Amino acid sequence: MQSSLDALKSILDADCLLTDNDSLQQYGKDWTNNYSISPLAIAFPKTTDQVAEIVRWANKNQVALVPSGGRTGLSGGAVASNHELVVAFDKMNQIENFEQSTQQVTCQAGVITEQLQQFAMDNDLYYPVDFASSGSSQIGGNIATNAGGIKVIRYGLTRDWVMGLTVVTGKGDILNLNSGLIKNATGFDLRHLFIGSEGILGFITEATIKLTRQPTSLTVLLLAIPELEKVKTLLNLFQKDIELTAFEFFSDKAMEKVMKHHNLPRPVESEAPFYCLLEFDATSEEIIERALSCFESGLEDEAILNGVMSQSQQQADELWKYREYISETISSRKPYKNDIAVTPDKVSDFLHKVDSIVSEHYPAFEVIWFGHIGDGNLHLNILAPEDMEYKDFISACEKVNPLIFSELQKMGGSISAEHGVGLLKKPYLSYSRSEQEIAYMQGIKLAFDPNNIMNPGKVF
Ligand SMILES: O=C(O)CC[C@@H](O)C(=O)O
Ligand SMILES: [Zn+2]
Repeated sequence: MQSSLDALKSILDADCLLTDNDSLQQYGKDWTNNYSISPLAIAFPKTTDQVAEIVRWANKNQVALVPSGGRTGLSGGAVASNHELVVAFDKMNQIENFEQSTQQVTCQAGVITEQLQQFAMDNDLYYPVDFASSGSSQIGGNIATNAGGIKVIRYGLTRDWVMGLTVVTGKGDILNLNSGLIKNATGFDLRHLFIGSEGILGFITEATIKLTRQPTSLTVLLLAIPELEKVKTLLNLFQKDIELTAFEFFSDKAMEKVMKHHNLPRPVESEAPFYCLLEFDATSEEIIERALSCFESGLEDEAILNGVMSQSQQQADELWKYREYISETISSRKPYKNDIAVTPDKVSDFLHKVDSIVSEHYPAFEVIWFGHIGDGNLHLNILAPEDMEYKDFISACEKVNPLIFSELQKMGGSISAEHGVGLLKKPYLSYSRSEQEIAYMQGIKLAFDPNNIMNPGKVF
């Protein structure tokens, strides 16, 4: 193995191959809990050609490769447990080209989401895909998981912003896919196969991303709501009259924990079982009037207990904290995570079913609900009782999973709305995808990666 690692060194620039234990532990995992970490080494390519050479080296030496971006994944997609070579994109972090006329920017895969957002701002434009981890997550990883986040209701998923990709397939071929074209009717759009493929077909090395006009005055409404059934009423009410840029929710438990952990005041008068956070672009006085009149109607319909509306960008940012801090606030409890989707009309039914399943089987478990309810995407985080062994907790959660996912299957839902399948959800893929579909996906993998080098063991 040493001689093949030496061959790898000759592909990479000096100091771009690490084998020390700290680096192996750091780069061999993402934010997912509970997997053993055991990579062979960490490679830091700087160019697409170097990535292609690494893939050819891996095929020759039968070494599996695991891609590593910002490592903010929550499904174990970037975990290396079996002596894989980790390919980290940290040194491929250049914004390479910007075309004003098309508002398209081409960047390397390791560009951090926030870096792209800032670049857009500097050019009076906007990259709207956003989430709490945007300070660490990389564009390549976002594309490989088709990341969603908090603005999907208005701006769609990462997929909707990708105009072109450069990828290295599992055979070591470099493909330029779509190259920024708006119209291109020349057969399969392979770009879309790579978006959301979690690195199992090949690695994304560059992306051309479309930017858009900046919102002018993002305004936040934080509403206390008496019961989840009212979410449907609120969605109808507000969406009829204004274009929402976000429609999020969280439970009182989530709110309490964030307030305590970050020493924040209660933002709305009354306590309520659930809170909704709505955002819209107040481009005119008239839109604010319309939002206020929706709010009044919500109070009259008893869909809202009370609420608060931001009067400045700073206040809007303050209100977002109650939602955006949840994941980080509970992370020290190592929650068991589910990231599920149903159509928005089924959300409250589904949530109540899951609550009763968990409380029937494990009454001592604490359930924290939050998520992108306007998209039907719920984050179900289960916390272990303080006195329970972690491994017993995980196996209890795994026992309850089939019950939850059977309900989800009946509703035609998804076991992973935006976090991907990775290792964590792999055992449950058949609740969302038929056997035939999985077989077709396996066939596609074989075409791009015949030697099963690229992120093997993930997804299926
Ligand atoms: O931690 C989670 O379960 C969700 C993380 C992220 O997708 C969010 O929406 O905050
Ligand atoms: Zn989310």
